[in-house]
Amino acid sequence: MGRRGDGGGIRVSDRTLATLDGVTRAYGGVPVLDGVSLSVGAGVTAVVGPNGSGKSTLLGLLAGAVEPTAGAVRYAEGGPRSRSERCVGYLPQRVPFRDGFTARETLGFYAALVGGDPGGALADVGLGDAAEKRVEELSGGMRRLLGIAQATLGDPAVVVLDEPTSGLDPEMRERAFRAAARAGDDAAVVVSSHDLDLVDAHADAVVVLRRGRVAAVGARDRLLDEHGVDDVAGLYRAVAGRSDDRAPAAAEGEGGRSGGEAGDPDDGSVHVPGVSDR
Ligand SMILES: Nc1ncnc2c1ncn2[C@@H]1O[C@H](COP(=O)(O)OP(=O)(O)OP(=O)(O)O)[C@@H](O)[C@H]1O
Repeated sequence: MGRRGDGGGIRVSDRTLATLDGVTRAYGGVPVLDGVSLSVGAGVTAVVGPNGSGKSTLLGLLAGAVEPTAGAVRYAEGGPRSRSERCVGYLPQRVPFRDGFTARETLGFYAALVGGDPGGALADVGLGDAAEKRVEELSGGMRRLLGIAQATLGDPAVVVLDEPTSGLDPEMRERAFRAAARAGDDAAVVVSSHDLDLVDAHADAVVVLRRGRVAAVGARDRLLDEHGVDDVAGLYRAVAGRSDDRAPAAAEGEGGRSGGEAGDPDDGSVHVPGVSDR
């Protein structure tokens, strides 16, 4: 894992399944994601960062739900609109499941569109016993797990889960991340989360966003080594938790790169851009 891609992009796995190439997304002319280039491969890639740093925007772009203002999103085997097979599964922050249908019927509806086995998908997230419950009878946590089952149905190459653990108790959180990790056996699973302990336990790669830019990206273990920290919480504090507004790259000028980077790009390492302000 962890090799610098062509043209300055960043690869966090050898099997690249989706790439953001110089992606900017602006609202009202103000960029909320600014010139982001990275690629994701099989395994779990966690996207972390403060509130408003652009995590949901990044995930929406990867899922094809948000259009880039500039740059491009690419998939290994065509985009979600360019082939009949499902390329991307997506759990948005709010899932509008329709009341009146059971969990199995709900997934059956999605399976008719994208294929897959509703019973198997429910079992994978630990909802096998709740298959005949109507969605309005499910707890918030169970609905979230149903959302994960929906996103992984049809074996998409890229699974995008926006805060799958939000509102869940500790056991459900663990279950949600375990389901994500299982899906990551052969798909690129991209998960945004504020649960740094679970990210630490389950993520193969980490993207730290700060103010719409990538503050750090790469294989988890490598990033911890490079920053001399023990866990993802330490990494977060090191690159996203700065209280001052003068970050290294800003001091060097826009687009500048700071110290604390990965080693020589030619040795297969991941380049870790410096933190930059907007
Ligand atoms: N549709 C929109 N219109 C205008 N501004 C938006 C829109 N979507 C997001 N933003 C702004 O973009 C910025 C990034 O939002 P985003 O939801 O991507 O952040 P986030 O890191 O996921 O935040 P959180 O951790 O709170 O969920 C925020 O300032 C937000 O207000």
